[in-house]
Amino acid sequence: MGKLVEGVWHDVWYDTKSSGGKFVREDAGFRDWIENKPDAAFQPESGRYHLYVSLACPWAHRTLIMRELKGLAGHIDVTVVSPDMLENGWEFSQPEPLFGFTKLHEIYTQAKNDYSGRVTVPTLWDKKTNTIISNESSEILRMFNSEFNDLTGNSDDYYPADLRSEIDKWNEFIYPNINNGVYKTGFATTQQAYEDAFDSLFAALDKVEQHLSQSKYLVGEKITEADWRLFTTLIRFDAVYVGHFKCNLKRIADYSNIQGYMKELYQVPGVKETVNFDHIKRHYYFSHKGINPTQVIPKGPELDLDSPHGRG
Ligand SMILES: N[C@@H](CCC(=O)N[C@@H](CS)C(=O)NCC(=O)O)C(=O)O
Repeated sequence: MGKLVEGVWHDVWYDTKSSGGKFVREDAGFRDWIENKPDAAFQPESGRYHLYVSLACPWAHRTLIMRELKGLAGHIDVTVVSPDMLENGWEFSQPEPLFGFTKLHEIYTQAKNDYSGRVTVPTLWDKKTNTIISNESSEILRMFNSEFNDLTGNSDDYYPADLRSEIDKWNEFIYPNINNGVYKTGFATTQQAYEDAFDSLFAALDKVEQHLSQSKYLVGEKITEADWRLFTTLIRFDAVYVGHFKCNLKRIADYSNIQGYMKELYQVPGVKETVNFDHIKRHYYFSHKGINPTQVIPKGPELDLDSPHGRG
C-alpha cells in the first residue's frame, strides 16, 4: 500500500489523522474518455485498450461485469493483479503483457513519469497513445456501456436516457453509504467515525431492502448500471465486510429481498465467472495488516449463491 509522489513510490497507509479518524477516498487522476465520434482522440477500436483489474476490488469488478455484458471480452483484454497489496501496492504475479512490468505503479509512471497520487484498479490503458485513459470505474463503466456498440453490435443500455436521473439518484445514495460506506466503516480509526459510517451503512441497506419489496430492481423493471454498482459490494459483504470491516449488524443473508436480488444478479449469464472469492478474501484479510495483523484468512462463510433466487 502506498502512493506515487512525483513519480517515486512511497509506502504509506491512508492518512486518517488529518480527517478525525475518517477514511476519505482520493479522486481518480486520469479522466479521459473513449468516444465513438470521428474527431475523438480515443476511438472505440478492437484490441486497442487494455484493462488492469483486481478480482478483489469492487470498483474494478464493475468494469469486468460491464465488459462481459456488453460483449467486449474479445475486444478489450485484461490483466489481473495479484490479490496481495502490500508495500509495493498492486503487483502482478507474472510480468504483465504490455511492458513486462511487475508492479502497477510502473504503468502509472509509464503514462506520466512524474505522476503523483494513488495507484488504483481499475486502470484502462491505451496501447496506441501509450497512456492511461481512465482510472475511474464509474466513467469506464459508461464508456463500455455506450461507446463500443457499433463494434460489438450489442446495444443493451444500462444507463438509458429516460432513467438517468433515477439512476444518478441511487448512485449518489449508494456510493457514500454502501460502496464506500463499508470502507469508511472498516478503515475508521476512531470509535465515532466507525459508528457514524456503520449507522449510515445499515440505514442505507434497510432502505434498499424496503425499496426492493416494491420494485424489482433499483430503477423499476430493468437492470441498470445502479444495480451492478451495488452488486459488487453486496457480493463481498458476508464473506469480508461483516468480519474484516466490522459491518456486523446484519448479513446480506438476513435481508430477504436483497439476498434474492443479489443471487439473481449473480446468476445473470457471464456474471458469476467474474466473482472470485479466493481473491476477494485473500486480498482484504492478507493485505490490510493494520486490521488483521495475523493475515489469517477465514475459511467461511458458506454462501448459497446458485440456489433458486425465487424472484420470478
Ligand atoms: N475512484 C476509483 C477508486 C478505485 C479504488 O480505490 N480501488 C482500490 C482497490 S478496491 C485501489 O486500487 N486502492 C489502492 C490505493 O488506494 O492505494 C474507482 O472507482 O475507480
